Amino acid sequence: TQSTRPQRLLGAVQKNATRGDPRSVVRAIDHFCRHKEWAMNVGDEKGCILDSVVSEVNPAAVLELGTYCGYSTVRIASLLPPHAKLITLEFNPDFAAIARQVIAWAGLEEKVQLVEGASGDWIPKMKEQFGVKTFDLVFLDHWKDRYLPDTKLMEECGLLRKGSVLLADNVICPGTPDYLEYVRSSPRYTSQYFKSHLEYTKVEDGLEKSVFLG
Ligand SMILES: CCCNc1ncnc2c1ncn2[C@@H]1O[C@H](/C=C/CNC(=O)c2cc(-c3ccc(F)cc3)cc(O)c2O)[C@@H](O)[C@H]1O
Ligand SMILES: [Mg+2]
Repeated sequence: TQSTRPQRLLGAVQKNATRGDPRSVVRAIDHFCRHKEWAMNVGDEKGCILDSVVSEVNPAAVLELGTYCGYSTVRIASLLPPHAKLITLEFNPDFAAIARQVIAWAGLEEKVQLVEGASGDWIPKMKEQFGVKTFDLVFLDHWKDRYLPDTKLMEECGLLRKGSVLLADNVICPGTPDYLEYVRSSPRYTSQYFKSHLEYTKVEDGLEKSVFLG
């Protein structure tokens, strides 16, 4: 039977990356996506911006919405301080299965909790299920029309505190117009746009960093 693109991406990791070396996993995926098959990872250019925000926030508790193959999961987790935790939500079981293997190849299982399910179902259960108080950093990279409803849900569930940082991928391409309007006009956020390019292309895209003011 035919393999899927995520399966071929995992194969490239297992062939070209060194077990336990997160940077080699990131490099292997970027090489595969640039030279073999495009895939919707945040990529190396926007990935550097992601890295700088993670390092600046130095978060103890991170939430990622939309794991896909685990590329940004590995980038973020590789920069976390000891005892910090990254919870990543993925509702497609096939993608979740691939992501688990990519995260394991990077040797980051201890820092990552991959939860298989939909953000709308799991965000309200974060406190009771995982003992989370609030998130220091949230990386939004799932369905673009879900960024705004899930942000409002995180507010309602008390998962954001004064200073929590939301970092959203694809605010230009494919675009998240309602989310962008919200975080840029709401008095409860200070927002900043980081201009970049759509992963592995010359098309404009960018990340929006929004700090919750409480
Ligand atoms: C119930 C749905 C909302 N809740 C959800 N909860 C948990 N996981 C969810 C999820 N939504 C989607 N997901 C998962 O996130 C991932 C979805 C990501 C969607 N991303 C994009 O569409 C995307 C698309 C592009 C793109 C850009 C240009 C282009 F020509 C083609 C594609 C680039 C990107 O960087 C992207 O992130 C999948 O793994 C999906 O299974
Ligand atoms: Mg994306």
